[in-house]
Amino acid sequence: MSGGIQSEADPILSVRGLFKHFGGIKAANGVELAVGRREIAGLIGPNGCGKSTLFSLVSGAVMPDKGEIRFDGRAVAGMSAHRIARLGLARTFQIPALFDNMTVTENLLAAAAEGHWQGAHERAAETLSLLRLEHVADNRASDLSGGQQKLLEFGRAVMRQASLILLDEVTAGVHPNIRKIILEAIARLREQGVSFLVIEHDMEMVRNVCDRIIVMDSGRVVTSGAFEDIVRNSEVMQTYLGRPQ
Ligand SMILES: Nc1ncnc2c1ncn2[C@@H]1O[C@H](COP(=O)(O)OP(=O)(O)OP(=O)(O)O)[C@@H](O)[C@H]1O
Repeated sequence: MSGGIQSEADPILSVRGLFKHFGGIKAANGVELAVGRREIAGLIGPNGCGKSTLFSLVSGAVMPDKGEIRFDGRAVAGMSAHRIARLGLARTFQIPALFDNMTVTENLLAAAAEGHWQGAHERAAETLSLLRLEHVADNRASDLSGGQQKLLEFGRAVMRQASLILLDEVTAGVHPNIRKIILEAIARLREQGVSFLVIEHDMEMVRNVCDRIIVMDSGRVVTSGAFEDIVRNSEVMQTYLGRPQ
């Protein structure tokens, strides 16, 4: 996989000199990164290093203090989350953000209604099949298992017809069967042209799925490269990945 080369040539996402302070906390302290088209990039680093903040900045949920964010060739820093989503960027949350009282299908349709409604019913059926959620299509979201809720959260991102999906620990704590469904769906979507930036603490998942790993610490990207190269770098492993798996 030539993700690194692609990301240099024509990235779907590029971030330069991105800063965001919360009081005295430098959550983004000069972030620089790029994600290539059809690339699956893993974002790793210790708790509190700024991974989720980066997602919030890129998706428009939080305004940067300074810096450049280019998504699919457009400068999006400072744009509203709604506008960025309509340009084709979707994000999932660690805790699924679902409509509890709506059914699984209705949750998927609601995601389409926020942006790309065309063919929504067909796409909902495809998404149910992709994520093996057909048998719970008419169940309320609140009645799903935690893993199924993660699948549905992912499905809502798929329904937005995104060209880049930011996944925040989408496989954390889920049953291995559900993890497999998610990994297969990521691979299938990539074949269809979707790029991914994935926050992940599970190194097995990172190794199996990601073309390239981006390592953050203290609000900055400290290195990036192939999984094997990152793992071989014992300093990175100890300093940045030293948390229990
Ligand atoms: N809205 C906020 N207000 C104040 N501080 C914040 C806010 N959001 C994040 N922070 C702080 O910014 C730093 C980075 O947090 P962030 O959640 O981005 O880290 P993370 O790498 O995603 O952590 P984790 O792996 O635990 O999810 C932390 O010190 C956090 O407490």
